[in-house]
Amino acid sequence: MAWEKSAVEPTFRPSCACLTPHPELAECPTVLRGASELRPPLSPTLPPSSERGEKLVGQRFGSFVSRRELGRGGMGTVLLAEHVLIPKRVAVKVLHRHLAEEPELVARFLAEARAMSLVQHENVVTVYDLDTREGRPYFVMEYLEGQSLAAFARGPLEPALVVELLAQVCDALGAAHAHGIVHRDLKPANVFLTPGPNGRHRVKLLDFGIAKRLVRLDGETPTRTGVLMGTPEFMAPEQCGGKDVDARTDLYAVGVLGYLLLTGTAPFSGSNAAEILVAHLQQAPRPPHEVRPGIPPALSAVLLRALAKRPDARYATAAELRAALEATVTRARTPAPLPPTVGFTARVPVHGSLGVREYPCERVGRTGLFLRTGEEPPPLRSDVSLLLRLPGGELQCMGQVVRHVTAEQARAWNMAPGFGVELSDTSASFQQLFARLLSGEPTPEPTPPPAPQDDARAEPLLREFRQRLSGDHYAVLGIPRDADADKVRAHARECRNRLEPLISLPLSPGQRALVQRALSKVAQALLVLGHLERRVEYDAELRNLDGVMRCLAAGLTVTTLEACRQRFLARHPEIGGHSALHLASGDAFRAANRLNEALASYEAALRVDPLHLEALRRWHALRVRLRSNASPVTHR
Ligand SMILES: Nc1ncnc2c1ncn2[C@@H]1O[C@H](COP(=O)(O)OP(=O)(O)OP(=O)(O)O)[C@@H](O)[C@H]1O
Repeated sequence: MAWEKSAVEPTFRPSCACLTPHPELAECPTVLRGASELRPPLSPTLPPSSERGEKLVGQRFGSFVSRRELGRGGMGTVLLAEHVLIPKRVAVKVLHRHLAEEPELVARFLAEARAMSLVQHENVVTVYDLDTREGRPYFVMEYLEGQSLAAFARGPLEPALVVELLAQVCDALGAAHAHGIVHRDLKPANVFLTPGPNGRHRVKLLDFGIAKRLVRLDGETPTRTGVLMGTPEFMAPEQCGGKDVDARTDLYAVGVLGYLLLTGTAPFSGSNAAEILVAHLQQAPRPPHEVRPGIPPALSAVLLRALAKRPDARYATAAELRAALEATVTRARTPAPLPPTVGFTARVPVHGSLGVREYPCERVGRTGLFLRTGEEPPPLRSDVSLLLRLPGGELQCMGQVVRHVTAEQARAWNMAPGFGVELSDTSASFQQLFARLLSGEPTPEPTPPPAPQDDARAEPLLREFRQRLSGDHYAVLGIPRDADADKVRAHARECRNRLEPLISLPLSPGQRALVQRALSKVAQALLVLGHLERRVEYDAELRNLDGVMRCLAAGLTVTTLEACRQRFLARHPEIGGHSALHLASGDAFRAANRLNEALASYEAALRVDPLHLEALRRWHALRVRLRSNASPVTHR
């Protein structure tokens, strides 16, 4: 299969590829800027041989030491690394040395890390940190065990499996699109498969190296104009023609991916990039079910709509495409008559409080539950304890929240909103008990507790951390929001010293998962709050002005603050430039000696633009003045 071609980035001058004479080149739909004159682009290349032998293994990257090389791409080397203190493995991607001298490629590398860290989703690889080592940027991300879809799919796959994988790809893309990010390079090599629940695959989308944010404050496009980026087999017509891309460009690539996985061939191929690009612009794809009989025609129709030449003829959103894909297998699978679904409820303690909520519930597969609610569900990946109220009696068990279905998704998929839980106990005895109680058969003896039981010695500390983990990094470390760096480090150390001894206790699976999660959250909190630049950006997101002032007092330079501010504003194009107005009205109030109103106006300016140095200075000075006015004068 011809899908492993690396991304090409040809630089085009206008020329026509349809071989028909035109009075106006620009009017031809096949116009490809400079397809005939590909000059060597400023593009990722494999490192020169001198660099290939360099020793990155054994080196320190922040709190991690690299253990072995996982692979090399055009932009960087990916290493498996371990935390020096806690048992945590990560992948570190280091930009190739020869590319670290190209500002444009450095910017693209950083943009990749930022795009991935913005899109926090279970189907997108998680980025933990971004830093520089010896002048070379690197980012630290979740280590994935498994293989890429390119390695996994060596021939056509079964339709049900293809739909299951594409549905997760759609979820990942939907999350990216919700942040205004278009991936633009979806292909099997960028879809990683990790082991998921029940022996299924969990998709993790990788490589946002050429992802594009649709809106930027400064109005600049993040990639150079006149440059086509992507992998020819997967590029939508608008991408081939160098026109504007949007979320639907990625949905076209999902269509290509589905086509390839089902039939074993991409819809369009050719002997060079230009031929393939012209085919995307001009040729109709052969319906997949004609290429390979056995593919449901309904599924074939969904892929053909995703592959429509005009974006507005495709599905409008990733959620819509996902729903359409899933409908094709549900229809094919639906047995007649349907077995009646048994209704029951699940009582779940409300996250971060002492209350309990009862949800209508249904079983999904052997070890999953879906709990219906229109209200905010418990956080993704949080451990929940459940009391299932089944027709035959009650069953106490543990689970982890693995999916949220928002009201919008629920409408698109024609289901109820709510959240999915993966049960922790997958043993045969638990399954039997569940089935018996579900069928209304009472238990002969009192419901046995899940084994092994919670360890009572660990509970007080875990209860405390359960509460802390629902808060921000400051809450996790148990420190005030204006804590100084020494306090941050001391509390992180103390948290670790208290949590680590629990590992040697005979904990229940739920407790063990919680200890691991707490240790990893503590490490994350330290990574962010223990570093001035990262902390100030985090404080800006929290609108924690005391934290921002603390960073300035600790030596954060004005230049760095301004760089952080620009990044903050780029992440929040929606907030506009109202800060100047509030600042001016603060000055006016101050001139009129209406100091409390002046303070409120400065605070309003900082709510919009929390890293605005001048607003911070005026707000801080006025607050100090008002506080000293308010404090009683002491006479000796
Ligand atoms: N988080 C991760 N965990 C495990 N392996 C990873 C991870 N990220 C990347 N890899 C593996 O490392 C190798 C190189 O990845 P990389 O993303 O650099 O490759 P690429 O797709 O060729 O990238 P590029 O777009 O930079 O050319 C691949 O084999 C990839 O599967």
